Amino acid sequence: MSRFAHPAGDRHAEQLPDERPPHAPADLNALTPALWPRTSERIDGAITIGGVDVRDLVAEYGSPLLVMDEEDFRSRCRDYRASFHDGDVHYAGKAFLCREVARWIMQEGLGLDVCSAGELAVALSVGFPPERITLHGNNKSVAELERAVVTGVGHIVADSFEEIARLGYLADKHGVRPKVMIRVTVGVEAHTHEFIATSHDDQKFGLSLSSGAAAEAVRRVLALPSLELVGLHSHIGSQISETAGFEVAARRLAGLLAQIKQEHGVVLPELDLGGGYGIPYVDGDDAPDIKLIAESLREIVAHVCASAGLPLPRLTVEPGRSITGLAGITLYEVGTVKDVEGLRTYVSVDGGMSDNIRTALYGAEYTARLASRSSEAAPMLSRLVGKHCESGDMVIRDLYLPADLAPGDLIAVAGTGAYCRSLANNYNYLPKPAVVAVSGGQARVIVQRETEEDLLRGQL
Ligand SMILES: Cc1ncc(COP(=O)(O)O)c(C=O)c1O
Ligand SMILES: N[C@@H](CCCC[NH3+])C(=O)O
Repeated sequence: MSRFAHPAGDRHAEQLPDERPPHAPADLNALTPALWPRTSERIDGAITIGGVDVRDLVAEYGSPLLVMDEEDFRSRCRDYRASFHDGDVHYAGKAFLCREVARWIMQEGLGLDVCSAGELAVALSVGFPPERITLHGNNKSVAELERAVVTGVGHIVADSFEEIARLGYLADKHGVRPKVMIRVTVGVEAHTHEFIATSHDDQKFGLSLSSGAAAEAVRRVLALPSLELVGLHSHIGSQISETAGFEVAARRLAGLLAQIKQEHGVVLPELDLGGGYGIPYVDGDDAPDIKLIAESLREIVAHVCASAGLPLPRLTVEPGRSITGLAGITLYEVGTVKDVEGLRTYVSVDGGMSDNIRTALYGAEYTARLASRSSEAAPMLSRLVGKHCESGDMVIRDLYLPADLAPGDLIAVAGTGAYCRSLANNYNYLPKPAVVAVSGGQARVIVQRETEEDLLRGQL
């Protein structure tokens, strides 16, 4: 069962009488390997990551702090490349992108998905090869499309009829022939939170397969000689743990390839199957096995294409969360520990919904541990909350922490490498935390902590 099976809002409601908080873990110090960065361990009580003690990290760089395990990130890139050895892997930059991450992606031989001029600018600023970049978005501005066309971005995924016309015009204007894909809404009801499901008909992304809009988009692109239609794209949603949705999407997309051959006599060489592969956030979460997914998607597409007399198209996937999510942890310092008698203990930390809005937005769940020391104290039912002026400002709604927790202790929250920094905001004028990369016992800042000066910039 997905952690996001509940419609928006359910988890914001008062706890129902039959909804019990989770059981206390047997060991409050344990770091379940599937949930923590690959290099993390406890040494002399404190958590280390990339060979660096979290206490040293906070002493040097302050708190809150997003710590990225470079080896974890790079090894997941390599896992993907090995599983999709005959296809392409494009990292979805929206999950977390900065210049250094763009360099890691480039060095590991992956492509990159961007969905705005800003994301494109980050990639280009470090010399990312434009031909390995794909531009997405349901409402790309004409300026964004023009920049992509002029820069020679490898693929542009068309999301509407207007965009096809704009692309045709821009390609003529600049005398180039960009490679275009059509974003197809294949009609899969992905089992995830409704805010991050993207392939049922009733939403803003893509062109519907069932209504015939996708087939019409194909006709329109083929009618424009300045555009090169190379394939179809589908992305069914995010944080999906069951593999069936990906398989249905692949089958339907391959089916459309077959229809295109029948109607136009055209064989499109590429299929982009999107991202969305879930990761475990708490004990008991399922996560799809990437190697098995790669095999099953290849098999399904090969089968449909063979029956239609088509060669196997080149497959692309676009994972974001499943590359960067588990590589990151957030360190917070405990400020207050408030016992609300008979209910729970509120543990307030020095960040919150400005550096991680996912709990407030989706009812997301996370795992956290006392990080600066180990403790044998009894488990204490807690709510890990931020410092913002909202009751919904929770980092973790229900968790157990050791009863001897005190101000000044450091808490590590696992699985914050995706969609935390990229969704960060300055609510209550909190500066966004620094991002530090750790590897081989060394740490370095890859994104500086914002300052008050940054917060005041641009104001009269
Ligand atoms: C088009 C597209 N590709 C890839 C992704 C990456 O998704 P995830 O981070 O869940 O792998 C997204 C985000 O959901 C997306 O919209
Ligand atoms: N922001 C979402 C994922 C959105 C995926 C982008 N299409 C999350 O935190 O889970």
